[in-house]
Amino acid sequence: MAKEPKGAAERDGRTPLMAGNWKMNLNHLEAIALTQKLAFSLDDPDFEAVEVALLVPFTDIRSVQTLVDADKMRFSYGSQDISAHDAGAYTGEVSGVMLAKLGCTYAIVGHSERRQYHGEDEAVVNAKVKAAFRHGLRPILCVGEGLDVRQAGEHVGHTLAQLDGALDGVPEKNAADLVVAYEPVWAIGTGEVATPEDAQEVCGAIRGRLGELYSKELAENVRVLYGGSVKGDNVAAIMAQPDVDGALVGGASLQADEFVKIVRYSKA
Ligand SMILES: O=C[C@H](O)COP(=O)(O)O
Repeated sequence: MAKEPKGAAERDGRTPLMAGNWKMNLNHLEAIALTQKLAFSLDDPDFEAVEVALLVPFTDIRSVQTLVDADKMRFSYGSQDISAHDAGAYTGEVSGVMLAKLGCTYAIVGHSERRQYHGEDEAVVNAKVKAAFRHGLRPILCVGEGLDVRQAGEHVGHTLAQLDGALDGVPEKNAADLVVAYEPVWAIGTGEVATPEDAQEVCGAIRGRLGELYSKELAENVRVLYGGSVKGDNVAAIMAQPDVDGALVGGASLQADEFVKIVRYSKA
């Protein structure tokens, strides 16, 4: 018998995570304005139902930290990248030591834009995952296939190979704090959202592989997100899938009203 789709409350105890990846948008003053607008728009019941994370440019993190601390805002926040190194002669890089000091909970690792524009391969992604864990940060590990791989029908194998590579040598006690984001590259910023069934197929396979790599218990607790053209009007159908625990949201996270709709997906 087919597995019934579950709502947030029945998601095997995994709190849904809606994470806004602002990418290279918003200076620190604009970041303050958007953070305040979101805080004003969201209420305690929203934060009780869903974890809301802001993944902001490095130059915005201190401003977000100051607001969150001063006004006791209920956002988690973090970076969009992390250096594989902890300190030293690595011009332009930002270490996990620095991010932890800024109160970050999360660091995105292996986003397809880093893989594509900065040549990050599996070894680099693996080193960055380990760097995050060394400093108590939770990596949001991005995996997903390009259009050619999807058209060849190899999307599941490709994505699981990325997962295997990123987690090579990562012990279970760390992997328990992982978040995985399945982002088909062909759906990022294109308006071409994967169908809920497409998202479920790969998110379910990711959870299955986590069970093989670690344990069933770990796999049932790790959150697997979908990312790629998520908007207020398509998020509910994606979230109805049993193995999708949230969304990594790009463009729509820059508009307060749209991101609030995404956070409130269960009330649509
Ligand atoms: O990290 C977020 C993803 O790249 C999705 O971006 P998008 O929502 O603009 O398609």
